[in-house]
Amino acid sequence: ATGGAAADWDVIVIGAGFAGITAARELRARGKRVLVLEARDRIGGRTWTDTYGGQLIERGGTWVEPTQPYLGAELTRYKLALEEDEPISTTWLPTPNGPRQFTPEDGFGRMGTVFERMFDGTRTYFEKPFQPLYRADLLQSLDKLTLRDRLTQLALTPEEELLVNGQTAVYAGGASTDGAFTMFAHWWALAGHTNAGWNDTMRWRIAKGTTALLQAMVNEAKPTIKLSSPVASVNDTGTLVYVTTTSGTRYSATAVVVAMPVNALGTVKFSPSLPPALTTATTQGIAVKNAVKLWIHARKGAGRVYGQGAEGGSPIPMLLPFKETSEGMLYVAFSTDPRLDPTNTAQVKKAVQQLGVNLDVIGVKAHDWGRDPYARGGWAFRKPRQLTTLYPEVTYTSGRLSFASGDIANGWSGYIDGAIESGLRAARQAAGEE
Ligand SMILES: Cc1cc2nc3c(=O)[nH]c(=O)nc-3n(C[C@H](O)[C@H](O)[C@H](O)COP(=O)(O)OP(=O)(O)OC[C@H]3O[C@@H](n4cnc5c(N)ncnc54)[C@H](O)[C@@H]3O)c2cc1C
Repeated sequence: ATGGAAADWDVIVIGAGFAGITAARELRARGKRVLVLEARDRIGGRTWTDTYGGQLIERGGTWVEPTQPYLGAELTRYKLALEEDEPISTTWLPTPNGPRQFTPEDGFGRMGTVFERMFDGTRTYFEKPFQPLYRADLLQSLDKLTLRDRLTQLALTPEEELLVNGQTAVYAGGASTDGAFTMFAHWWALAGHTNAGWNDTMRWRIAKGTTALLQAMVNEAKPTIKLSSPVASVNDTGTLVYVTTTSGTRYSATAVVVAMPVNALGTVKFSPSLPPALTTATTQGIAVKNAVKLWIHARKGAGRVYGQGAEGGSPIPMLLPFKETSEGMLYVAFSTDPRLDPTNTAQVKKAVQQLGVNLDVIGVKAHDWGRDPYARGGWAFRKPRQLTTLYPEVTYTSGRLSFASGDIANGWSGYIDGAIESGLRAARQAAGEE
């Protein structure tokens, strides 16, 4: 479907995150003339390698698992090493009597016992995790459940409930009532249906940062990338597609890969309008609306401590140790509570204290992905019924447009792996191969 005489480009890719950069590389490999239009002044989107306290940090997506197939293939291709997080020395978990210290083995083991019950059956209903609707017959009813519904079904003791509801709430964007049970169950299935597999998804980082992988892809394919070029409209005439930026510059191509976050699709005027599944997806949102990632720099003292809160408790329900700095120690934390002001050091310190952890805070660096105009959300976490009502249509082409995003992967949605998977698929579609 390429080769239109009047087109400036064979393919325009909108968005330079992992999905867009993957699609651009694949299309360059097929000899296409590719233009990438990116709204921000950097590539990477919801991944963003930065520095703090003299260390490389990731403001967005970080952890990768070498068994994630699409990501794993890229690591091999570019010979990029992984670095393992140093071990946690102690965990603080909520109990009915307040936060309590456990050894990591004991704490994560107890949590795992509850998760194993929660996700019992995934081998059947997510038999083929990369074909998420393979057992659509079984998923129809399961996909109606919120994470809260599933916790209720399990009739957990108060102790058991408190071990996991902080995690279910934070992944779902703040409340276990918001997220689909099948979303977490799908991740569990992708991770090999075991607690050990699931824990491994939070262990490894690309040693040189996520940017190193993106840069390797760009260096190989050399697509033309225009930064600070937010797209305002996409007009598919049937023979050509016109893409116009907010500054009024218009480009034409024979095909377009829309590699924006699903939550941000509504900010662009598409004519003809987006297909129904994507209109619903962007209206409802797939990525969680509240997602603040914080980097807390604290003086030495608390050590390599992990802290987890209860649902509805601390506005910072998850704290993990990262690395020592010359002045102290860096911690990573997540908040899905819009009431938290992450720039207010005293508030951050108090929120962490509610987990049982005392940090002598030097400073905080945070990014609010929900309020970021080019993300409008954090990681993907589907709502009830989204899997069974929006898939597979969200992955289909519409005229000369194909859609890539970690929000609509068949496998690891909400992960870098999913973004790469979707970019590969959208490139094949744009090249007319499927
Ligand atoms: C806080 C946080 C933690 C995460 N943790 C992990 C993790 O540990 N491991 C993991 O694998 N994944 C993690 N993820 C998820 C992962 O980061 C995403 O799934 C992945 O980066 C999505 O890539 P993408 O290319 O689909 O979207 P994006 O990276 O969002 O790329 C989309 C691009 O489109 C651009 N854009 C938007 N609007 C326009 C416009 N109008 N015109 C032009 N360009 C536009 C954006 O600026 C952006 O660059 C995390 C995400 C967040 C937010």
